[in-house]
Amino acid sequence: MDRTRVKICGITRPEDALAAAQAGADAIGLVFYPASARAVTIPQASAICHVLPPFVTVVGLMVNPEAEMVRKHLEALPLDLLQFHGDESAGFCNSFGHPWIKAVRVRDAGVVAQAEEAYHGASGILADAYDPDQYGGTGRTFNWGWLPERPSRPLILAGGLNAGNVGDAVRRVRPWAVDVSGGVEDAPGIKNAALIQNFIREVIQNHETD
Ligand SMILES: O=C(O)c1ccccc1N[C@@H]1O[C@H](COP(=O)(O)O)[C@@H](O)[C@H]1O
Repeated sequence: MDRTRVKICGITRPEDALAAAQAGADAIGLVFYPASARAVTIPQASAICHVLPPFVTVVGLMVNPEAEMVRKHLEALPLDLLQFHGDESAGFCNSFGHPWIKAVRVRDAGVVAQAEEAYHGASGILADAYDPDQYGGTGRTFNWGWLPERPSRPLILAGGLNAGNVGDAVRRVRPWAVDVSGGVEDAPGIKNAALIQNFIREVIQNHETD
């Protein structure tokens, strides 16, 4: 059955990872970007991965990391997928021999199509809001009309999603997946189980009404 996948990003606590899994999330995201309020260390990430039931994808989010940092995290943790959320080149993203997605900040109608061309090895393109001062986690939406109607590879929609707008997003954009961080939180890095459940329920209901 066709459905919209859900990633809950910026998990910092084992109990939040469990809440996401129990609510039906397909993936969780761990932020390895020291400047983020949601950043986790390798020991914290390890504790989160330890409680996670099988068949939930673990995504490691990095912003302009050194190659050595990427290797260190891949060696230490069971990361299924890397999410490059900065200005990384395609060559850099491909150099680890590990599946990855590329996040782009959408400021006009050409951005996602250009990324599809430029980032050939990516498993998918994540479209996030543009902010000149922040790489992500802005809590802001963007003009979904700037997204291609028929993306050439899986499109992950992010940026300011929450239970109140994700249904509309699913109906209008029909993305492969949606990604949320701030919209299911009480405070940065502190998830709210009820908000996660509401978010996933909205995704399912609105996909089904298509
Ligand atoms: O969450 C962060 O702090 C963060 C920092 C740097 C890059 C990306 C970050 N988060 C990702 O941004 C998108 C949108 O987040 P939000 O739902 O608008 O809060 C999502 O992929 C976050 O994981």
